[in-house]
Amino acid sequence: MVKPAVLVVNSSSSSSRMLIMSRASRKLIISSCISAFSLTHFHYRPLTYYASSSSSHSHSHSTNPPDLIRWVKKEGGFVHPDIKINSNNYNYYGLGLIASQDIPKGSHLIALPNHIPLRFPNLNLNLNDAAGAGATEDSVFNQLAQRVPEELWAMRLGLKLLKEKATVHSFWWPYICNLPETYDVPIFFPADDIKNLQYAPLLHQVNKRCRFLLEFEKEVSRILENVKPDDHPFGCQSIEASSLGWAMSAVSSRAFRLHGERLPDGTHVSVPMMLPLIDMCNHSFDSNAQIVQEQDINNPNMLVKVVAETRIRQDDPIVLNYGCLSNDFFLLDYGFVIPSNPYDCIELKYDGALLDAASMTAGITSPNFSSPLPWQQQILSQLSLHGEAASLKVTLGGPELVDGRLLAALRVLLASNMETVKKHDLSSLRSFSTQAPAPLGLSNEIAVLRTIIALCVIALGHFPTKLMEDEAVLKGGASGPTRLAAQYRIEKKSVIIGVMQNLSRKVKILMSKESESV
Ligand SMILES: C[S@@+](CC[C@H](N)C(=O)[O-])C[C@H]1O[C@@H](n2cnc3c(N)ncnc32)[C@H](O)[C@@H]1O
Repeated sequence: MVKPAVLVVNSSSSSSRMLIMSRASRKLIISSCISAFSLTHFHYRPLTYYASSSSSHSHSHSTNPPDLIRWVKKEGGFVHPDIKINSNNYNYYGLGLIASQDIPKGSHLIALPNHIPLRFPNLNLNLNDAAGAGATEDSVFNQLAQRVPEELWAMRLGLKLLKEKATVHSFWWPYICNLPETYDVPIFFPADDIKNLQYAPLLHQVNKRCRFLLEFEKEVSRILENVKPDDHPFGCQSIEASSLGWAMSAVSSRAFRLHGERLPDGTHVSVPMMLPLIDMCNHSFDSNAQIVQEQDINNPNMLVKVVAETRIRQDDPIVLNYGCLSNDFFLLDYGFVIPSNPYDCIELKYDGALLDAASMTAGITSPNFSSPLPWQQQILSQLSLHGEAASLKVTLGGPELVDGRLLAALRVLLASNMETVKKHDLSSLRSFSTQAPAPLGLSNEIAVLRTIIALCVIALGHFPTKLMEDEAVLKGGASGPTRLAAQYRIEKKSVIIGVMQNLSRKVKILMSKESESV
C-alpha cells in the first residue's frame, strides 16, 4: 500500500504566473506565460507553463489531450472496462476517475507495468565529471538534481518531468499533455493571499519554497550557461522559477511513494513516482480504492495496481486516501483544504512566558512555567521541552487533541508536590485517557485544561481576522487563492475552537466530580 506523497492545485488560466515572497512583501513576476526561450534544438518542446490566477478556481488541462486510458492499455497496462475519466466536477476537483457501471469489491481497476511510472533516473555518475569538458547530458542533469535539498524531493522528480516535457518524442508525452497547466498551491498565490493565510508555520513553508525556487533558478542558469547544445537537458531552453514551481507542484500533487530496493535490514527505500492514470484519482478519507504494490520494483511485470476496497456503484468517483494529513500539507502540496479535517492541528511553541500568561488568564495564581523547580526541569528535559536538545513544537487538535508532551508539562508544572508526580510514569502523565482522566488529581487537571483553553484564546487572538469576517469572504463569492486562504484560516480557527469546546466539556465534568467529592 502506498500513499501519494505530493500534490497539486490548479486554478484558472492566466497569462502570467507569480511567485511571491510574502515575508519581504515582495511580489516577483517571474515570467510571462511563455517565456522567450529559444528553440535552438530540434528534439525539444517549449517548456510552457501557466500561473495560477487570482480570479477563479478551476483546473486547467490542455483542451484536447491524447486519450490516457488508451495509451496505458497500449503500453501493456490494465484498465477496468467500467472506469472512465470524468470531467463533470471539473471546476472543483479537476478531472477524476468514475465508475460507469457497478464494480464489485476486490476488482482490479488499473495496473501499470514497470516502464510506465515516471521516476527519477538512477544515474550513478561521478559528480566530478558533472561540469566542464567531461559533462554529458546525464551528468549535467544529475548536477542540477544534487542541488535540490532532500526535503524538496518533489523538485528533483520535477526536473525529470521538465526534461521529458522538453523532449519531443518523450515516451511520457501523452501523460504530460494530460497534466494540469496550472496549480493553486500557495507558491503561486498573489502576495496578499499568502499573507492572508495568517498562520506562521505555513507562511514559513511557503516562503521557504519561494526562496528556494528563486535561488534555484539562478543556479540552474549558472550550471547550464556553458553546456553544449547536445548536452543540454532541456533543449537549450531557459528554466525559470515559474516552470520549476510548475514541475514541483505537478509532482507534489500527484506523486506516490512506492517501495524501492530492499535494504540489508529488510526495510525498503521509498521511491516517489508519478503513476499515470492512477494519479487521476481524487482524494477522500473515505476511500473506495487503494494502491497495492505486489512486485519487487525491478520486476518487469505489473509494478503497481489499484484495487477496489469496497463495492463501487455506478457514477461513483474512484477515490484514494492520499494520507492522514493536516490541511497544511493538503494546501501546500495539493492546493486544497479539507473541511473538518480530523487530522488538522495547530502548532505552538512551548514557551514558559506564554503559558504563565495563559494560566493567569485562566485564574491560576502564580504559575511557574517560566521558572520551573529543579525536579520539574528534570521532567521537562525528559519530555524534550527543556535543555539544549529541546524540541519546542507542540500541537493542539488532530487525533491526539492535546499534544501529550504539553499535557504532561502542564500537569507537572501545576502540581503542588513532587511526591504525587513521582508516583506516575511519563506515559501516564502524557495520556489523555478516559480511564485515568486526572492522574494528578481533579484540581490539577482542571487548572491544566483551563490553561490550555486560555492558550487557545491567545492563539485565536493572533489571527488578524475574525471567523465571521472569513466566512463573509466566502459568502461574498471570492474565488481562487482568496477563497482558499479564507477556507484555510477558517479551518485552522475551527480546530482551535473545537479543542476549546472539547476541553470545556471535560472541565465541566471534572468540576461536577470535584463538587461531588467535597
Ligand atoms: C492526484 S491529482 C487528482 C487528479 C486531478 N483532479 C486532475 O485534474 O488531474 C490531485 C489533485 O486533484 C484535486 N483534488 C483531489 N482530491 C481533492 C479533494 N478531495 N478536494 C479538492 N481537490 C481535490 C487537487 O487539485 C489535487 O491537487
